[in-house]
Amino acid sequence: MPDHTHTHPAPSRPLRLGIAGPVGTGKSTLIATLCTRLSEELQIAVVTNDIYTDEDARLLKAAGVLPVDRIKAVETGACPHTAIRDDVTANLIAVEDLEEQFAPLDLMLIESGGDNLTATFSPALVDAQIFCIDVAGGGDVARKGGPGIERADLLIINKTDLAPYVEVDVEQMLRDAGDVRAGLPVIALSRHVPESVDALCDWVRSVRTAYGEGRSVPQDPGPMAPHSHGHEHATG
Ligand SMILES: Nc1nc2c(ncn2[C@@H]2O[C@H](COP(=O)(O)OP(=O)(O)OP(=O)(O)O)[C@@H](O)[C@H]2O)c(=O)[nH]1
Repeated sequence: MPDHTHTHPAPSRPLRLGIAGPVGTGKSTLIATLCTRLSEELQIAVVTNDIYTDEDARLLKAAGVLPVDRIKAVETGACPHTAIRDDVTANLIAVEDLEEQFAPLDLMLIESGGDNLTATFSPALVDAQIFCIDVAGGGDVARKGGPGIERADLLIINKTDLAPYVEVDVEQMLRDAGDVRAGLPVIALSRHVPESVDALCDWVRSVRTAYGEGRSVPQDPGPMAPHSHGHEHATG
Protein backbone atom coordinates (compact mmCIF):
# COMPACT_ATOMS: atom_id res chain seq x y z
CA MET A 1 0.00 0.00 0.00
CA PRO A 2 1.32 3.49 -0.77
CA ASP A 3 2.18 5.56 2.24
CA HIS A 4 -0.02 8.66 2.32
CA THR A 5 1.48 10.00 5.52
CA HIS A 6 2.74 13.54 4.92
CA THR A 7 5.53 15.14 6.85
CA HIS A 8 5.89 18.90 6.86
CA PRO A 9 9.45 20.17 7.02
CA ALA A 10 9.95 23.31 9.10
CA PRO A 11 9.37 26.39 6.91
CA SER A 12 12.56 28.07 5.78
CA ARG A 13 11.25 31.58 6.26
CA PRO A 14 9.36 33.46 8.99
CA LEU A 15 5.59 33.69 9.30
CA ARG A 16 4.50 36.64 7.17
CA LEU A 17 1.61 38.36 8.94
CA GLY A 18 -0.33 41.21 7.29
CA ILE A 19 -2.18 43.94 9.17
CA ALA A 20 -4.80 45.79 7.10
CA GLY A 21 -7.66 48.14 7.88
CA PRO A 22 -8.96 51.66 7.38
CA VAL A 23 -6.86 54.77 8.01
CA GLY A 24 -6.10 55.52 11.64
CA THR A 25 -7.61 52.40 13.19
CA GLY A 26 -4.36 51.67 15.06
CA LYS A 27 -2.36 49.36 12.79
CA SER A 28 1.04 50.97 13.51
CA THR A 29 0.30 51.03 17.22
CA LEU A 30 -0.68 47.34 17.12
CA ILE A 31 2.61 46.53 15.37
CA ALA A 32 4.58 48.57 17.91
CA THR A 33 2.79 46.68 20.69
CA LEU A 34 3.62 43.29 19.14
CA CYS A 35 7.27 44.28 18.72
CA THR A 36 7.52 45.48 22.30
CA ARG A 37 5.81 42.40 23.70
CA LEU A 38 7.30 39.67 21.51
CA SER A 39 10.80 40.80 20.58
CA GLU A 40 12.41 38.98 23.49
CA GLU A 41 11.03 35.64 22.30
CA LEU A 42 10.88 36.20 18.50
CA GLN A 43 13.15 37.71 15.87
CA ILE A 44 10.90 40.29 14.18
CA ALA A 45 11.09 42.67 11.18
CA VAL A 46 8.48 45.06 9.77
CA VAL A 47 7.50 46.35 6.32
CA THR A 48 5.19 49.38 6.14
CA ASN A 49 3.20 50.72 3.19
CA ASP A 50 2.34 54.38 2.72
CA ILE A 51 1.09 56.13 -0.39
CA TYR A 52 3.59 58.99 -0.65
CA THR A 53 5.73 58.88 2.50
CA ASP A 54 7.60 56.58 4.84
CA GLU A 55 5.70 58.03 7.79
CA ASP A 56 4.57 54.77 9.39
CA ALA A 57 8.12 53.41 9.23
CA ARG A 58 9.47 56.64 10.72
CA LEU A 59 6.94 56.50 13.55
CA LEU A 60 7.89 52.91 14.34
CA LYS A 61 11.58 53.73 14.21
CA ALA A 62 11.04 56.71 16.52
CA ALA A 63 9.10 54.48 18.93
CA GLY A 64 12.27 52.44 19.40
CA VAL A 65 10.41 49.11 19.33
CA LEU A 66 12.94 47.41 17.01
CA PRO A 67 16.42 48.21 15.69
CA VAL A 68 15.74 50.76 12.93
CA ASP A 69 17.23 48.70 10.12
CA ARG A 70 14.64 45.98 10.75
CA ILE A 71 11.89 48.39 9.60
CA LYS A 72 11.51 49.03 5.86
CA ALA A 73 9.05 51.35 4.10
CA VAL A 74 7.39 50.68 0.75
CA GLU A 75 6.00 53.82 -0.87
CA THR A 76 3.07 52.51 -2.85
CA GLY A 77 2.54 55.64 -4.96
CA ALA A 78 -1.04 54.56 -5.72
CA CYS A 79 -4.00 53.12 -3.87
CA PRO A 80 -2.49 51.21 -0.94
CA HIS A 81 -4.51 48.10 -1.76
CA THR A 82 -2.71 47.81 -5.10
CA ALA A 83 0.64 47.07 -3.42
CA ILE A 84 -0.73 44.45 -1.03
CA ARG A 85 -3.17 42.80 -3.40
CA ASP A 86 -2.77 43.37 -7.14
CA ASP A 87 0.99 43.71 -7.61
CA VAL A 88 2.87 42.64 -4.51
CA THR A 89 6.35 42.85 -6.11
CA ALA A 90 7.62 45.88 -4.15
CA ASN A 91 6.47 44.32 -0.89
CA LEU A 92 7.96 40.92 -1.69
CA ILE A 93 11.31 42.53 -2.48
CA ALA A 94 11.29 44.43 0.84
CA VAL A 95 10.23 41.31 2.76
CA GLU A 96 12.85 39.07 1.12
CA ASP A 97 15.59 41.67 1.67
CA LEU A 98 14.84 41.78 5.39
CA GLU A 99 14.53 37.99 5.63
CA GLU A 100 17.91 37.58 4.00
CA GLN A 101 19.63 40.36 5.97
CA PHE A 102 18.38 39.22 9.39
CA ALA A 103 18.05 35.48 8.89
CA PRO A 104 16.72 33.58 10.66
CA LEU A 105 13.66 35.71 11.43
CA ASP A 106 10.58 34.30 13.18
CA LEU A 107 7.97 36.91 12.33
CA MET A 108 7.59 39.38 9.46
CA LEU A 109 4.90 42.02 10.06
CA ILE A 110 3.55 43.82 6.99
CA GLU A 111 1.38 46.90 7.54
CA SER A 112 -0.98 47.94 4.80
CA GLY A 113 -1.30 51.64 4.09
CA GLY A 114 -4.57 52.76 5.61
CA ASP A 115 -7.27 52.06 3.07
CA ASN A 116 -10.99 51.58 2.88
CA LEU A 117 -12.94 48.76 4.48
CA THR A 118 -12.47 46.30 1.65
CA ALA A 119 -8.67 46.13 1.12
CA THR A 120 -7.08 42.77 1.90
CA PHE A 121 -3.67 41.16 1.42
CA SER A 122 -2.97 38.71 -1.36
CA PRO A 123 -2.13 35.22 -0.06
CA ALA A 124 0.91 35.50 -2.34
CA LEU A 125 2.32 38.07 0.12
CA VAL A 126 1.19 36.92 3.58
CA ASP A 127 0.59 33.61 5.34
CA ALA A 128 -2.09 35.08 7.61
CA GLN A 129 -3.77 38.44 8.02
CA ILE A 130 -5.31 40.64 10.67
CA PHE A 131 -8.04 43.16 9.80
CA CYS A 132 -8.24 46.12 12.16
CA ILE A 133 -11.28 48.34 12.71
CA ASP A 134 -11.92 50.61 15.68
CA VAL A 135 -14.84 51.74 17.78
CA ALA A 136 -14.32 55.33 16.64
CA GLY A 137 -15.39 54.29 13.13
CA GLY A 138 -18.88 53.63 14.51
CA GLY A 139 -20.68 50.74 16.16
CA ASP A 140 -22.19 49.45 12.94
CA VAL A 141 -18.91 48.85 11.08
CA ALA A 142 -18.60 45.18 12.08
CA ARG A 143 -22.18 44.50 10.96
CA LYS A 144 -21.54 45.98 7.52
CA GLY A 145 -19.05 43.21 6.73
CA GLY A 146 -16.71 43.11 3.73
CA PRO A 147 -13.92 40.63 2.93
CA GLY A 148 -11.53 41.68 5.72
CA ILE A 149 -14.18 41.89 8.43
CA GLU A 150 -15.76 38.60 7.38
CA ARG A 151 -12.78 36.46 6.43
CA ALA A 152 -9.45 37.81 7.74
CA ASP A 153 -7.76 35.26 10.01
CA LEU A 154 -8.27 37.64 12.94
CA LEU A 155 -10.54 40.67 13.30
CA ILE A 156 -9.45 43.35 15.77
CA ILE A 157 -12.03 45.76 17.17
CA ASN A 158 -9.57 48.36 18.41
CA LYS A 159 -9.51 51.27 20.88
CA THR A 160 -12.21 49.81 23.12
CA ASP A 161 -11.14 52.30 25.82
CA LEU A 162 -12.78 54.98 23.65
CA ALA A 163 -16.16 53.19 23.45
CA PRO A 164 -17.91 55.22 26.20
CA TYR A 165 -16.83 58.47 24.56
CA VAL A 166 -18.16 57.56 21.12
CA GLU A 167 -21.25 55.82 22.56
CA VAL A 168 -20.45 52.44 21.03
CA ASP A 169 -21.49 49.11 22.57
CA VAL A 170 -18.40 46.87 22.22
CA GLU A 171 -20.34 43.72 23.17
CA GLN A 172 -22.80 44.41 20.36
CA MET A 173 -19.91 44.96 17.92
CA LEU A 174 -18.45 41.61 19.00
CA ARG A 175 -21.83 39.89 18.44
CA ASP A 176 -22.19 41.55 15.02
CA ALA A 177 -18.67 40.45 14.07
CA GLY A 178 -19.38 36.92 15.30
CA ASP A 179 -22.50 36.81 13.13
CA VAL A 180 -20.60 37.61 9.92
CA ARG A 181 -17.41 35.63 10.67
CA ALA A 182 -18.61 32.06 10.94
CA GLY A 183 -16.48 31.22 13.97
CA LEU A 184 -13.29 33.03 12.97
CA PRO A 185 -11.65 34.82 15.91
CA VAL A 186 -12.33 38.41 17.01
CA ILE A 187 -10.42 40.32 19.69
CA ALA A 188 -11.62 43.53 21.34
CA LEU A 189 -8.33 45.38 21.81
CA SER A 190 -7.07 48.43 23.62
CA ARG A 191 -3.46 49.18 24.20
CA HIS A 192 -4.57 50.32 27.66
CA VAL A 193 -6.08 46.90 28.54
CA PRO A 194 -3.26 44.40 29.20
CA GLU A 195 -5.50 41.29 28.98
CA SER A 196 -6.53 42.27 25.46
CA VAL A 197 -2.88 42.69 24.45
CA ASP A 198 -2.18 39.26 25.98
CA ALA A 199 -4.96 37.78 23.83
CA LEU A 200 -3.45 39.34 20.70
CA CYS A 201 0.04 38.01 21.52
CA ASP A 202 -1.36 34.54 22.23
CA TRP A 203 -3.14 34.53 18.87
CA VAL A 204 0.11 35.46 17.07
CA ARG A 205 1.98 32.72 18.96
CA SER A 206 -0.63 30.13 18.03
CA VAL A 207 -0.58 31.07 14.34
CA ARG A 208 3.21 30.94 14.34
CA THR A 209 3.17 27.53 15.93
CA ALA A 210 0.68 26.23 13.36
CA TYR A 211 2.80 27.72 10.57
CA GLY A 212 5.99 26.20 11.99
CA GLU A 213 4.32 22.78 12.10
CA GLY A 214 3.09 23.10 8.52
CA ARG A 215 -0.54 23.23 9.65
CA SER A 216 -1.40 26.68 8.30
CA VAL A 217 -2.68 27.31 4.79
CA PRO A 218 -3.01 30.96 3.68
CA GLN A 219 -6.68 31.87 3.22
CA ASP A 220 -7.73 34.55 0.76
CA PRO A 221 -10.44 36.77 2.25
CA GLY A 222 -11.30 37.70 -1.33
CA PRO A 223 -10.73 40.76 -3.46
CA MET A 224 -12.04 44.19 -2.67
CA ALA A 225 -15.44 45.22 -3.95
CA PRO A 226 -15.67 47.07 -7.27
CA HIS A 227 -14.86 50.72 -6.65
CA SER A 228 -13.89 53.91 -8.40
CA HIS A 229 -11.67 56.81 -7.51
CA GLY A 230 -10.04 59.87 -8.99
CA HIS A 231 -7.06 58.26 -10.65
CA GLU A 232 -6.30 55.44 -13.04
CA HIS A 233 -4.90 52.07 -12.00
CA ALA A 234 -1.96 50.87 -14.03
CA THR A 235 -3.04 48.14 -16.40
CA GLY A 236 -0.87 45.31 -17.52
N1 LIG B 1 -7.44 55.47 22.74
C1 LIG B 1 -6.69 54.67 21.98
N2 LIG B 1 -6.03 55.20 20.94
C2 LIG B 1 -5.28 54.36 20.18
C3 LIG B 1 -5.18 52.97 20.44
N3 LIG B 1 -4.37 52.43 19.48
C4 LIG B 1 -3.99 53.45 18.69
N4 LIG B 1 -4.53 54.62 19.10
C5 LIG B 1 -4.35 55.96 18.51
O1 LIG B 1 -4.99 56.01 17.24
C6 LIG B 1 -4.27 56.91 16.38
C7 LIG B 1 -3.95 56.20 15.06
O2 LIG B 1 -3.09 55.10 15.37
P1 LIG B 1 -2.09 54.49 14.30
O3 LIG B 1 -1.46 53.31 14.95
O4 LIG B 1 -1.21 55.55 13.73
O5 LIG B 1 -3.13 54.05 13.19
P2 LIG B 1 -2.84 53.44 11.73
O6 LIG B 1 -3.97 52.53 11.44
O7 LIG B 1 -1.47 52.89 11.66
O8 LIG B 1 -2.92 54.75 10.85
P3 LIG B 1 -2.55 54.89 9.26
O9 LIG B 1 -1.21 54.25 9.07
O10 LIG B 1 -2.54 56.37 9.03
O11 LIG B 1 -3.65 54.20 8.51
C8 LIG B 1 -3.04 57.35 17.14
O12 LIG B 1 -3.30 58.62 17.70
C9 LIG B 1 -2.90 56.30 18.23
O13 LIG B 1 -2.26 56.81 19.39
C10 LIG B 1 -5.91 52.44 21.55
O14 LIG B 1 -5.89 51.24 21.87
N5 LIG B 1 -6.65 53.34 22.28
